[in-house]
Amino acid sequence: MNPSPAFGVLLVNLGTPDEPSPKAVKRFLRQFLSDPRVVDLSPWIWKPLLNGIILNTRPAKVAKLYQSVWTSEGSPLMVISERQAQKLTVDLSATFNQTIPVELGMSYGNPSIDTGFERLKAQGAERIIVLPLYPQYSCSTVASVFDAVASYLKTVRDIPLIRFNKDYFDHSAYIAALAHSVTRHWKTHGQADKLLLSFHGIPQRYVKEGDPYREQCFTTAKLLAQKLALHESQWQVCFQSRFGREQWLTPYADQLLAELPAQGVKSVDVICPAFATDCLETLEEISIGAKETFLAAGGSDYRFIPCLNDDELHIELLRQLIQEQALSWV
Ligand SMILES: C=CC1=C(C)c2cc3[nH]c(cc4nc(cc5[nH]c(cc1n2)c(C)c5CCC(=O)O)C(CCC(=O)O)=C4C)c(C)c3C=C
Ligand SMILES: [Fe+2]
Ligand SMILES: [Fe+2]
Repeated sequence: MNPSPAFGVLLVNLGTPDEPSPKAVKRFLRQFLSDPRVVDLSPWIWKPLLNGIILNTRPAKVAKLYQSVWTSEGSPLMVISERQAQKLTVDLSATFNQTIPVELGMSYGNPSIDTGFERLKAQGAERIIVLPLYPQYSCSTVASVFDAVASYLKTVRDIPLIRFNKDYFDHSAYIAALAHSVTRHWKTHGQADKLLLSFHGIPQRYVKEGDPYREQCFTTAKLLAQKLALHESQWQVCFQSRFGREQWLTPYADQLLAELPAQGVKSVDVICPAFATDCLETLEEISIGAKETFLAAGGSDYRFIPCLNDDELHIELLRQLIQEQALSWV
C-alpha cells in the first residue's frame, strides 16, 4: 500500500451548474442563493422572494447566458479548475518529493466540499490544506467556505488536521502573476488608454458591517499599478455582477464603461483580478456584455484580459501558498 501523503489540498471555488439548462441552473441558484453568507436578508423576506419570483424567472435567462460560454468539455469554471488541480498536483509533488493529492470542492454544485474531503481521505490524507480560490476575503465567499468545512467536520468521528488560507490579495506572487498577464497582453495588443480592474461586487452594507473586501480590492489594484509603473490616470477600479436592488460597491462596471468614452477614454484593457478562473461573470458579462456597452457609448477598442486560469505563474502562486501553509506543520 502507498504511504499516506504528508498532506492533501482542497482547492475551493464557487461552483457552477452541471449543465446550461434552466433546470440545472435553478438547482444551482437555489443552493447558492439560500446561503445566508451570500444573501443575509431575513428568511421571512428572502424565501418568498427567492422561491416565488427569482427561481421562476432567473434560471431560463441565465441558462441562455451559460450556453453562450459553455465549452465541449463543460462549464469554463469547472474545466479550468480541473486543469489547475492537475497542474498543482504535479508541482507540489515535485516540491515535496512525494505525491500530494489535490482535489476540487465547490461551495455550490459538484463536486461538493464534502466530496473533496472524502476523496482526500480515500487517498490517506490526514492533514488537509483548504485553499479558497478567492484572492480577496469576503464573508460572501471565503466565510461560506469556512462554514462548509466546519459542517463537514461535524459529520466525521476522526477529523483531519486543517489549515485554511483566508486570502492572498497582497501576495507578491499573485501581483507578479497579474502583472505578467497584463504585460503579455500588451505585447500582443498594445496598451490601451486605461487599465480597468473589474472586481466582483458585494452589497455596500456588508462592507459597512466589517467585510474587508473593498479595501483588499484597492490594495491589490494599487500594488498591481505600482508593479506596472502606471500613473493614477492610467488605471481605475470598478465592480461588476451586481444582484438585486440594494446598493453594491461602486463604481458599477457597466455604468463606468458607458461614461468613459465621453471623458476621452476611447480604448480600455479590462482585467478581473477577483476571479482565479474565467467563468460566466468574466466571459459573458465582461468579455461580451460590457464590450457592447463601451463600443455603443463611443469607445473604439475594448480588450479583455483572461483570468490567471492555469498560467504557469498562477500555479506557482498556488504552490507557494500551499508551501507556506505546510511549513507551519514542520
Ligand atoms: C447574490 C449575491 C451575490 C454575491 C454577494 C456574490 C459574491 C461573489 N461572487 C463571486 C464569484 C462568482 N459569482 C458567480 C456567479 C454568480 N454570482 C451571483 C450572486 C452573488 N455573488 C449569482 C446569482 C451568480 C450566478 C449567475 C447569475 O445568476 O447571475 C461566479 C460564476 C459561476 C459560474 O458558473 O461561472 C463566480 C466565480 C465572488 C468572487 C463574490 C464576492 C467577492
Ligand atoms: Fe457572484
Ligand atoms: Fe452575473
